[in-house]
Amino acid sequence: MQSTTSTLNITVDDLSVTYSNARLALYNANCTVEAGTITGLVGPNGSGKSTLFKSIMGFLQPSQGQIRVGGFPVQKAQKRQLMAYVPQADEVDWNFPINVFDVVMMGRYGYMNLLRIPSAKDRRLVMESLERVNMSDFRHRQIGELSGGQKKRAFLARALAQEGKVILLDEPFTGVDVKTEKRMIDLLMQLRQEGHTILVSTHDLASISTFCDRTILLNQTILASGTTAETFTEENLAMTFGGLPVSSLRQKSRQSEAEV
Ligand SMILES: Nc1ncnc2c1ncn2[C@@H]1O[C@H](COP(=O)(O)OP(=O)(O)OP(=O)(O)O)[C@@H](O)[C@H]1O
Repeated sequence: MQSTTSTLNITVDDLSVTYSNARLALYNANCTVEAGTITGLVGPNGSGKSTLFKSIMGFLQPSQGQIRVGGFPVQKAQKRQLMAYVPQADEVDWNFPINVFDVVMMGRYGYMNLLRIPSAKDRRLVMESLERVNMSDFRHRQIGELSGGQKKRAFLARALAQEGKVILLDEPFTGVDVKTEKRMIDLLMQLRQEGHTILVSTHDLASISTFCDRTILLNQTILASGTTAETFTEENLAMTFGGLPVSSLRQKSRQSEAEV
């Protein structure tokens, strides 16, 4: 078992997830997110990326298989505050009357008692996290009054305040301008340097090879996973976005050749 002070990996072992409407969102998924890496999670709409994030966070109960974070089952990893999560924008109630400072303070709740009275350390970490994403000046704003990019940065600050060794980001660059995306990527690279393990889903395929050490390709199951150089290939992308695995297509054509 890994220690909580070192970098942590995520192991996904034969994971299947079925929603209550009987929709099978993921089946027999196997992969490892290596400790201390930035790993890109790539797949088309509806391929199961958010489902995988929510399973790693312990928000969804798998119908089969298991996930471990730093060697711990997800519920134990949650209790130890090992993971921090930046959700997709549409999963947040932007009308909820709360300002940016208090959203980021939510990242500290797991360290507080039931009365949730922030300590000096909690306040300091919230301010530092806001500073890191360049959002200090917006701390008194209601979250609903932020732009798309500012909302993403506020939630990234919440994840930083939580001090999770593993950071999961579900499409953090959607609706973000090029300059802000570049700044966020720089910050992710700093966090990797500081020993965080980062799993990030994105539809911005052009940026993957600029900052992801490793890539996981997903379409209801893991189709390929490994270093970005080996995995993020045209062939693999065609398989992920276009339908059947190239290998199975080859196998099929060999079969039909044999049948002729
Ligand atoms: N709460 C739910 N109840 C039932 N089915 C769901 C639910 N959430 C997602 N699904 C289905 O599970 C599958 C995977 O969805 P998921 O949101 O994980 O995909 P995604 O890769 O994150 O998609 P996108 O790129 O569009 O965000 C889809 O077919 C989706 O319709």
